[in-house]
Amino acid sequence: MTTFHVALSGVTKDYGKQRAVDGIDLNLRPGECVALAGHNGAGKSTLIKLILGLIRPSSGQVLLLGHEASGSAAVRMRNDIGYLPETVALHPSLTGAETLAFYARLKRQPLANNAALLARVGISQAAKRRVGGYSKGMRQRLALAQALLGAPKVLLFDEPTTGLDPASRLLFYEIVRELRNNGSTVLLSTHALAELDGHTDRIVVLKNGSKIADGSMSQLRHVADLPIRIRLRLAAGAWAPGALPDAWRRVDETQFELACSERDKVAAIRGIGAIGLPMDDIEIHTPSLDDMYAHFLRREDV
Ligand SMILES: Nc1ncnc2c1ncn2[C@@H]1O[C@H](COP(=O)(O)OP(=O)(O)OP(=O)(O)O)[C@@H](O)[C@H]1O
Repeated sequence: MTTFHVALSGVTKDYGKQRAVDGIDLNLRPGECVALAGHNGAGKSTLIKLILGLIRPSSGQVLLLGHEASGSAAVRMRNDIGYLPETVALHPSLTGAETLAFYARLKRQPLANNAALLARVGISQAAKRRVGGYSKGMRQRLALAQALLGAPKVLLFDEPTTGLDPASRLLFYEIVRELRNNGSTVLLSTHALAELDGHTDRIVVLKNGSKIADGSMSQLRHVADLPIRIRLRLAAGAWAPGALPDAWRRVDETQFELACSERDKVAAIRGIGAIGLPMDDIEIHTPSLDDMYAHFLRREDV
């Protein structure tokens, strides 16, 4: 019996001649949050639909909680799965509370927990208002509440933070942290890599249906080995030709920049200290997630 909540091996999905997912292996442990990153059409939604059992793989195997995701046993597991689709269709004439009650009945969950769930996603105040009058962020929060019904073991979120304001995004990642702490597995797809920092255990980068990177943020940083930039501001008039090693690029009268690898950073700073030039400031720019993401996608283009 597998210890993974989700296990994909050699999964390929073709839509006619279009290969949407190409030979993916992916294991998700209990309590793990994994982000699926990739450009439009990379195969993220298809992968999520395969895990949900909404579509079958053309080849390979998708196991959800130890059962074939598209098999009959999976139907019995529906209550253990929470799904937030990319586009949320909610009935405009129902109130928030009625909408959640509707989904709770579908999932055969007691209605007694609904008020707490609406409070958890921050829409208690609007629970009695019709969804037609909700903002995009409120609709997304309500859709999140339906995904959380029944404390699922596996949560699949398709671009959950698109269109959310920063406060709603923070709330979302707070809920993700609670889910992880309770042993649930969270898989979320996103274009917004920069907001993931610290919120996920792993990032899987997809390109044209294939996995091109898979690891923790620090592992991906290590593999990408992008240069960091050290920017130095010297006291006015302190610089003279030859005062700094050639590797330092002059930015303006007082500022200089060095691109170096992470492991050479400390030596570079010590070297500057040893020269003894009067410094006003020193800044270190580490590559952003978006820089790293661009690096992985570019690397595959070669
Ligand atoms: N039902 C379908 N029929 C035919 N082709 C499809 C179908 N669904 C997806 N595709 C194709 O499969 C590929 C992967 O699509 P998918 O929706 O999984 O990508 P995605 O990474 O979720 O993209 P986005 O970020 O735009 O949502 C695309 O080329 C898409 O056109």
